[in-house]
Amino acid sequence: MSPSTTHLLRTSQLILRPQLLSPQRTRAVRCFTTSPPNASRLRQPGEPTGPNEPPSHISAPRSKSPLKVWPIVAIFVLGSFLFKKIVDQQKEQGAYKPQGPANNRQEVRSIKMPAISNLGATTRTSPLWSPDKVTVIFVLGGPGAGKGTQCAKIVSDYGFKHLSAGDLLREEQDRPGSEFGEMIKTYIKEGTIVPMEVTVQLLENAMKASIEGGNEKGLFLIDGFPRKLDQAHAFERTVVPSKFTLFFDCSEAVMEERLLNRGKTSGRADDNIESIKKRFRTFVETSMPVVDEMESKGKVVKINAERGADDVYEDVKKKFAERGVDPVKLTFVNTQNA
Ligand SMILES: Nc1ncnc2c1ncn2[C@@H]1O[C@H](COP(=O)(O)OP(=O)(O)OP(=O)(O)O)[C@@H](O)[C@H]1O
Ligand SMILES: O=c1ccn([C@@H]2O[C@H](COP(=O)(O)O)[C@@H](O)[C@H]2O)c(=O)[nH]1
Repeated sequence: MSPSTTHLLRTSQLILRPQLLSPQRTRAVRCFTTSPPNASRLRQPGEPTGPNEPPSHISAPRSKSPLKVWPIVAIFVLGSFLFKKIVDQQKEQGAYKPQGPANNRQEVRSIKMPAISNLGATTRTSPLWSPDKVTVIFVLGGPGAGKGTQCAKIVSDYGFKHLSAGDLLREEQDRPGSEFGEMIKTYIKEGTIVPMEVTVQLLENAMKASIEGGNEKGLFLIDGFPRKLDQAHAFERTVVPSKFTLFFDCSEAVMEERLLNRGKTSGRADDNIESIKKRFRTFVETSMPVVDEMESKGKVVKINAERGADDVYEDVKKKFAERGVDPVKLTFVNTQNA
């Protein structure tokens, strides 16, 4: 029995001890429990209740019927147990606060949320890396603006490691045994933003692996991130401050056409008109404030993304040069005379 149960038992026994009841009530209890049905006269106060009982003024008898106490004790114990269970359950669910457009919240809430608050990256108080050692360029733009297409070109000329937040989330979603898989799946289908603890942790893990695997210069293009202000703040506070944000500006009509085209072969669960509309809305409501904040700090490089992919890339190279980002110098080794 737990200490709290013992305490409850003691408390309820104390409350029910006859000497603590009102005199009127005490008398009624005694009469009911001790008087034989054929008693010829009423007992006098203090008179022993039976041949083996002491007079009541010598010591107060405990309730003679434990059956009367136990149901109350049992209700107390059961009640406390149920109350504790409900509180624990609410605590577990309360660690997570669903976000995103109101019309998506109902569905997102119905999923059991894993204990994402246990993820460590976003709890640090200072950045893991200095911007002198690790260079991060965020790549933003609406869905289908051409971020991935441009990142592939930049990687081959500039030696950056390309990390797509969406790809990392899809990978985690498909990883057997992932406690976040179901949650990520719903967010992606609804076009809403996965809680930043998960995404920042995935990015940090991928960056560490890349640096350990030979990306000694620590050059990263982080594509499709940060999609929300809390992500931007958490990443820059705990991982590394970004150099700037490359923003691909494109109209919804053009992006929609591109995405529907891509949807014919991509196999992505969100390349359909319903998800595309939701993603557009999330982009305007949630991601544009990130671009606006970065712009207010002079950290946005804006590119018109409505032209052909090669023309867009020419602009990227020009703007990179203006920001002091140079292509990697390829060294050709003559192997003929070696
Ligand atoms: N400048 C362009 N002109 C025409 N088509 C393009 C251009 N850039 C990319 N595309 C095509 O548009 C589609 C979306 O491009 P991409 O995957 O690069 O966009 P994204 O911004 O990374 O999208 P998402 O955010 O959904 O991942 C692809 O099919 C791609 O081939
Ligand atoms: O930081 C992020 C990035 C992405 N998501 C979710 O993934 C999908 C797909 O992202 P793409 O960049 O288009 O591949 C996006 O709609 C979000 O649902 C995210 O939650 N957080």
